[in-house]
Amino acid sequence: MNDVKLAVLGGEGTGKSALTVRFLTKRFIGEYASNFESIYKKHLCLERKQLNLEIYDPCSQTQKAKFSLTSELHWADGFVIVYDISDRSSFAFAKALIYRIREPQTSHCKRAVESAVFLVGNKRDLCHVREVGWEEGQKLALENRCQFCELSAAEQSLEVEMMFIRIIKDILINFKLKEKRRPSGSKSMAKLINNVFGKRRKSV
Ligand SMILES: Nc1nc2c(ncn2[C@@H]2O[C@H](COP(=O)(O)OP(=O)(O)OP(=O)(O)O)[C@@H](O)[C@H]2O)c(=O)[nH]1
Repeated sequence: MNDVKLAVLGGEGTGKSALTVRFLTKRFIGEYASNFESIYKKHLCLERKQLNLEIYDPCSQTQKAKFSLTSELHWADGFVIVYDISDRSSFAFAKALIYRIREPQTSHCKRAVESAVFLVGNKRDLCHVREVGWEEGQKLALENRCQFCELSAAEQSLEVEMMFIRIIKDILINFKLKEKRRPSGSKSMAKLINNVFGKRRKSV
């Protein structure tokens, strides 16, 4: 059984809860409690693998205070970074979050493999009042090795589901890469035994 931990981050009111709730329940409620953080749990079967998925949806007020993201970076296997296409300041916030996640210091000391990141331009149904171009989102994502899409939590249930499934698949690929890079337990134990006893035998 794989445990997959996903953090949904972004500026205030960008639709983090709407996206998460849409994925988990296929519903769009419209108003979501925003004064507390939540960890949602879901059991999933993906590519014949059983998964325990945890999705962290922070409270925006505390998120601002904790901009260092230290605990999220330790906890999460992947990140969905959300901005609102009708709010330029939320795009600047998303950019800062991505830079923080991709900081060489952060990615090198804590991770053997770079975290999976999905940049999401939400509220696509509001494109008549758009402030952030599709190309800008795409460029930011490309430059920082992230996946990217624009969608509407309000109107596009399937797209929301596909986005979550894609990042979960990326996380599973990263798990495999980490496994490959780590010397297997039995091999390294054999090496150790060989080093200790093999050498001694020779000297006797
Ligand atoms: N038009 C439109 N409104 C949306 C969409 N997604 C979310 N909203 C609205 O945006 C507002 C904020 O949504 P939330 O899901 O609470 O956003 P949040 O990022 O979790 O908010 P905080 O936790 O307060 O930062 C709510 O009024 C939602 O109904 C969308 O795709 N289109």
